[in-house]
Amino acid sequence: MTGVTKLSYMEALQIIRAAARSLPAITVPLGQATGLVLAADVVALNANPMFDNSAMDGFALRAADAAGTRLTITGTIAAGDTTTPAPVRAGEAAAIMTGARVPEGADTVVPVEDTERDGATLILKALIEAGRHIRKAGSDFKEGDLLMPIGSRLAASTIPALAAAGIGKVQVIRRPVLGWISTGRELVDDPDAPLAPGQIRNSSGPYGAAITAAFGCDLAAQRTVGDDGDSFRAALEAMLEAGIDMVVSTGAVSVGQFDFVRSVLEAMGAEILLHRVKVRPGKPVLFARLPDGRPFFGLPGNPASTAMGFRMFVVPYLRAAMGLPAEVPIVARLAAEAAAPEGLTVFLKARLRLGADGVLAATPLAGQESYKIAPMTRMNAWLVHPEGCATLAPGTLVSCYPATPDWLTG
Ligand SMILES: Nc1nc2c(c(=O)[nH]1)N[C@H]1C(S)=C(S)[C@@H](COP(=O)(O)OP(=O)(O)OC[C@H]3O[C@@H](n4cnc5c(N)ncnc54)[C@H](O)[C@@H]3O)O[C@H]1N2
Ligand code: MOO
Repeated sequence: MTGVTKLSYMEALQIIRAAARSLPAITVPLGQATGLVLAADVVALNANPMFDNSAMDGFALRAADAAGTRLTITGTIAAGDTTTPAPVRAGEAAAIMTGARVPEGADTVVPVEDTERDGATLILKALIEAGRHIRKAGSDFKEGDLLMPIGSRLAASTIPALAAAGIGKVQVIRRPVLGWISTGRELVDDPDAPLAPGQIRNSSGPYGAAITAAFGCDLAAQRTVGDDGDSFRAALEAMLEAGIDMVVSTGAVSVGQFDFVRSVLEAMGAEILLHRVKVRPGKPVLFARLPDGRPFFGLPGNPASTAMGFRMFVVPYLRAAMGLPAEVPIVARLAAEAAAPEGLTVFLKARLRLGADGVLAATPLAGQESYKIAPMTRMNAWLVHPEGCATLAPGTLVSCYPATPDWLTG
């Protein structure tokens, strides 16, 4: 690939997803697997419930013993009792607690509220029905049932079923390990250091640490380098040597005299898979395959362009590398007119909120320029203004991508 390209955002995404290298599978304890993607089907090692048990504190008895009958209470069965409870015969009832094993012979549980007790005699106050308040063995899932297929993402809510099924470890796609290089001699990393004229704080470096963590990546190395290709190359080679999966850099990808990222990559023998996409912000974004096949993203330096570049280019790559399908956007109703230049896919800093009618409304925020980051303190989504339409009227349905991960988008 050479020169200036006119790739659309969709074409760029296709290139990125097609180039994604699958990350390896590892086995981890269930407690460490939240947020990760399964690399193998998870099959229940035991049923749930394991045995017929009571859903109520009450009495286990035979439904044929109709209401009004006086029954003999034979004993008490508690959850966790390991000895087999004595069978219940006609005219008998066993006190039973929630979760306790239902004794043989009993076919129903009568809640304690529907009974009266007179010493060892039980009086039933209500009509009773066979099967009531008994949680049958295997009625949630059976041993051997497929609980979660390969490719599913483990959330906190998925853990109880797996833990109940005897799953102590799971095979998952390992977290991506990233390196992050900030370029720019104007950047100061130390938040306490005074700024000399011409210097600015490195705002995208801390963003890199925050956003990679939010997307479940390990940021194994982070460096800031000046505006010379040699320092950049040295930092990049050190990260590759240290075994990271991919490198993200910020700045030095445009057409300035100090924009060396592309030329260094080419000198290293990397294949530039895309450079410049018809998007705003983030137009100068670069994606390359390093000589050993590892991916490299060069995100534009303006801070909002860096944020957009990570969210809309790097995250799709990470999803593909983790075996996840392309992300499905959230659809919201535009709350105010949105204008953007034609011929570009424009990603607008936006705020999503639930309208009074219960429908999600998306408001583009003031301050869309790519150096403006104050609106990012209020944004919770990137709103897509599609290529090929100048103005979107209020009420138009628009696609939005949560600024940080959202399980709704899969
Ligand atoms: N003649 C042209 N100039 C520019 C073009 C163009 O097409 N023709 N594109 C503009 C666009 S769009 C963008 S985006 C920027 C991207 O340029 P670079 O990726 O080369 O970024 P830099 O020049 O290094 O920096 C741009 C800007 O961002 C500030 N910056 C950089 N890194 C950080 C950081 N870690 N924290 C805070 N701020 C950062 C930097 O100081 C610059 O102000 O190029 C335009 N120019
Ligand atoms: O792409 Mo730049 O990010 O428009 O400022």
